[in-house]
Amino acid sequence: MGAVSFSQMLSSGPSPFYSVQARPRNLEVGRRSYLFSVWRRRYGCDQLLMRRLATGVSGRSGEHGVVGNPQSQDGFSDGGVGEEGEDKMMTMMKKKQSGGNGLVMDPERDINGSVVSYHLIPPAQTDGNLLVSAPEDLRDVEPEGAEDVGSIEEAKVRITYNIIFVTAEAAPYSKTGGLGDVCGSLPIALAARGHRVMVVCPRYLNGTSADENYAGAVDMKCSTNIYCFGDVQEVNFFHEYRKGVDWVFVDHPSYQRPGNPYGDVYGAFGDNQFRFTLLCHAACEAPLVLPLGGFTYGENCLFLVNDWHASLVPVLLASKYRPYGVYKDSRCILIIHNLAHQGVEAAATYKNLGLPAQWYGAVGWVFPTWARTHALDTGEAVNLLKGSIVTADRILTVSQGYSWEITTPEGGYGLHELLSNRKFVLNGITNGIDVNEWNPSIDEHICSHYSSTDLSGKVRCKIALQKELGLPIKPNCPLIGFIGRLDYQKGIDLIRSATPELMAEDIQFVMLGSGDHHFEDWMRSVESTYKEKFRGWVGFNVPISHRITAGCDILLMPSRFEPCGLNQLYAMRYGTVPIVHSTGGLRDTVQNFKPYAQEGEGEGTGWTFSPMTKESMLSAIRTAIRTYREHRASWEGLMKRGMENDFSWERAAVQYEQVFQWAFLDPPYVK
Ligand SMILES: Nc1ncnc2c1ncn2[C@@H]1O[C@H](COP(=O)(O)OP(=O)(O)O[C@H]2O[C@H](CO)[C@@H](O)[C@H](O)[C@H]2O)[C@@H](O)[C@H]1O
Repeated sequence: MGAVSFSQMLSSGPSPFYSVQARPRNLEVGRRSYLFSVWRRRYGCDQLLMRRLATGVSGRSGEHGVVGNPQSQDGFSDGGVGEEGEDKMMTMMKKKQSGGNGLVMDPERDINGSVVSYHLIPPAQTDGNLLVSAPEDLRDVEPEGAEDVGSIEEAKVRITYNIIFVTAEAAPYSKTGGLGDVCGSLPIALAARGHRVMVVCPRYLNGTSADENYAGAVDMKCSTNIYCFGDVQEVNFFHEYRKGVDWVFVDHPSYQRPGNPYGDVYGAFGDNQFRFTLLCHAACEAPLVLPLGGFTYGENCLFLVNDWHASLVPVLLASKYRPYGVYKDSRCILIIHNLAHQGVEAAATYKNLGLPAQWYGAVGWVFPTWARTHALDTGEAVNLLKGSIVTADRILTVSQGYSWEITTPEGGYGLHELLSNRKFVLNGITNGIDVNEWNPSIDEHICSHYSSTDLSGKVRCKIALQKELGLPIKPNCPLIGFIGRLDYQKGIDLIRSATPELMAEDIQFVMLGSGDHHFEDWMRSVESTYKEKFRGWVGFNVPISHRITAGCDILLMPSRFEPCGLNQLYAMRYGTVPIVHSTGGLRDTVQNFKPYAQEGEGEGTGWTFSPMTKESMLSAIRTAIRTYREHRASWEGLMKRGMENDFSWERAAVQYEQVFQWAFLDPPYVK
């Protein structure tokens, strides 16, 4: 099935105006057919009907639903339903629902008069958090498909959203760092809380076993034409429904090549602007054209766009869709995981982005004089992240500390003034972690399991790691680890400058990372110099990252800046004490050790050092080593406090919901 894309309509249709009327009719039929099937199959069976209502299924996607898992995998194949059928259905539903508690169904019609949704009108009062109590007769209904519905009495009706994540990577399908982790976990946490969630990312095929990650995704046979870079590009969509989330993969030849999502051994791909422009266009079409589980997400949705790769989305919404009446009630939140990467290219590439000419100002960017390369360089460029900062409804970063840092000249990478101007809609929410994947009591990658109440398995993990790395087996020697991209952000240069002093200590040190070739070569050379003490593992290897996290005593993170940081969270969960530079999310999540607090019991979960100098880092490491050797009880306290922290996505998801509500309280920022 070749769906009609919005771009296609604009380019082929005689009218420059786009309205709901112009939407592909087959989608409306799909919705109606779906609604009618629900009624026909389930009406008369109170439990099932109520369950359907409680799961928030409505014909018009994008409306606020009620808590539960709204995704249906039922394959409804009936034909369409006429107006008469709809009205009958509504009357009967009203009859069923309206007694006593005042719950009624309110139909919403599109401009053709077709019923596109039924609103529940709850009788209850809303409180400040926009939560309403479930009507009595919904309370004993278990939401269909919900993984954890809690006790019957606790069931709540909560406002839910149709959420579209747009991202360059999402684990386990694709991951080069923390962005993949977050976009692989947060959608699942939000879906578990009743939201309808779609993640749109590229379908990367690089000819390795990683291609198997997409084995469960089926071709939706729903190609869409995208107009950009002076041509028409056909993209396809693949889909997998997993853990309550619609994982949608954009398929295009430019995502099929050796290497990682951004580059290969020769460096970053030269056409990344093209590849992620395609992603953004495709992501804007996906909610309109993909009948997932029988019906589309629709246009009243909430886009969560991650980093520069997805930053064109709010600009497209404002410039290409809203002027024609589409996505008028949608909202878009930009999530900044790393401000250092902004998607900057020459100004001449603007014409390739598929934006109207008069919107240049949204993404146009001028480098300050000092950053220009020669006297004739005007400094003009297009900056996709900047485009998102000035058009998104709200902006989020992945920790509170970082949300402040990016408004300063030191942390703003040239965008601090723009970000300061929007600080009223700028918030920080600390990332969570996947507490099932990262759980030392069940982790499939480690040889011995342990927990905060029984730490005995940790030393076995340490011995196993020493064996695996070919280091001398020394259970009492402090083993320090580093995991991460080898680049300037992560402070590798600080480790490099401190290596001679570090190697003079009675310690072992293991580094896992890939990135800058100079640092990779440096790791290899240190390993050959300090064979008894140092191991450098060049590459990207998830199982070994688990074993290092479990087997080490200390994790070192001297990041120059760190929007949140996940490895220190994983480390704490594994009883591995973090030593971090006091910046961004590292400062927010690691509490500096105070040995005499709590009447001598001690307080804190690690060490935070500042300023970012070799001396200050070495001093923190030496203090940690002394504590490890000479104060075992204090060390155990540090481990246990870290392990008992709540880093779950559940906690973060609740905070995200608050920001979603704020986004919908305000009108769209760019109408
Ligand atoms: N060689 C290797 N082998 C195996 N696994 C490896 C690896 N190198 C890195 N990883 C893994 O990649 C992830 C890195 O996450 P981080 O949050 O620490 O940094 P990153 O800078 O990529 O993320 C950005 O986005 C995240 C998410 O918001 C922010 O936390 C962070 O501050 C920001 O810089 C971790 O899961 C880590 O284990």
